[in-house]
Amino acid sequence: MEKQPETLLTGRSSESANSNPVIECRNLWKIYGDRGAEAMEAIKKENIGKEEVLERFGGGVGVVDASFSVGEGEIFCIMGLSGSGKSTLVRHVNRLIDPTAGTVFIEGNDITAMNRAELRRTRAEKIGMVFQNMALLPHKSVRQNVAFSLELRGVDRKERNRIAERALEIVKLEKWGASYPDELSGGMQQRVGLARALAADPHILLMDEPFSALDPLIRRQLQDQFLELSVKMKKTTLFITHDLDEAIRIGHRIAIMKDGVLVQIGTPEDIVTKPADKYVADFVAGISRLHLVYAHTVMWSIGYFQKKYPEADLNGCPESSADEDLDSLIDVMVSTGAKFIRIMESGNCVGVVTQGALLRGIQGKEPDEE
Ligand SMILES: Nc1ncnc2c1ncn2[C@@H]1O[C@H](COP(=O)(O)OP(=O)(O)OP(=O)(O)O)[C@@H](O)[C@H]1O
Repeated sequence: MEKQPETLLTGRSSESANSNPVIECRNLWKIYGDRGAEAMEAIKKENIGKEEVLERFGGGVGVVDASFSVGEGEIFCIMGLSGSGKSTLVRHVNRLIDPTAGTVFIEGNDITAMNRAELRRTRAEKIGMVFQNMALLPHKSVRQNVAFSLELRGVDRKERNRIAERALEIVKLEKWGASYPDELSGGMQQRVGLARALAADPHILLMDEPFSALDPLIRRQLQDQFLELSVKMKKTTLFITHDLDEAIRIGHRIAIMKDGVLVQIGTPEDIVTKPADKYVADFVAGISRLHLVYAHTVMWSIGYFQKKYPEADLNGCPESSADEDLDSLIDVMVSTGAKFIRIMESGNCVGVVTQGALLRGIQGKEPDEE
């Protein structure tokens, strides 16, 4: 396991390049306060830490050298505890704040270099936002709330009502268009907020803790509904949450943030099976692996299996594919009573999941420890 970052410069975070990213942040830094640029210089020259930045320059460090990219249709979660810098990071993506250093590209265009008109157009046409407590306009109906951004853009009434109705259908609130926000529950209001963002048909959704204020059951329902519509609509989504379960449920990839640093970026399976440091390992310790870890992670290669068990006869053993999760592999073993499952790829056996490897996979241990 890697050592925890000790200084701001050793805390760099990065990932392998994503071809044609829709959102890309490169070496982004945010140091709050009037002397951010000076503090930046000192960090680069002297490699000073957070406390010294605050002491000498009076500014808090919000984001430290963050680099990541989000591909088309991807749901990218940024997960971290309160104060880790999630909101600061996401606010750079639509340039609600300017970075102290670094760049943000939206579909290849540098948003930090745009003039006001370009920025306004990019925000209106490309980016939709959903926050924790969506402030709906209380004196407008649900339909008028959803159509509001279109009204501001001068879309005529008939057309904007048609688009608003469609957006309400997507979030399953088509019967509530004529109601007023205070007649709706908190979960429904959040769905109106989502419909409002979708009405402008943005390529990108920025979602900052959209479901955090809701009861667990409603929250789960909204997560499922969001996943369903995300598959249909293929929006590129940056999703901020402080809840690891939510990140795992929603995210194609997750970035774990701590003290302004992206300490690990990976798929939910990567994060759970290969935590980058003790901080991430402690975070994921209680997470069930049953639906997160797949046969390719726990299986033995066929060569290793044959060396270890030269006498074993695999004929008649059940078959699975490498992307079956542990839960399905348990079902296969229990229903067939087999000791081994052959993992097949294009008609060939590429590996074997043994009972021991399966149990160790559930425990989070390496398969070849047997
Ligand atoms: N406007 C500001 N001026 C000075 N420091 C700020 C400002 N906004 C945030 N910070 C500091 O930046 C750091 C990151 O805060 P940020 O709000 O981005 O974290 P967060 O992970 O979104 O937290 P939360 O989940 O509580 O919203 C914190 O130390 C915070 O105090």
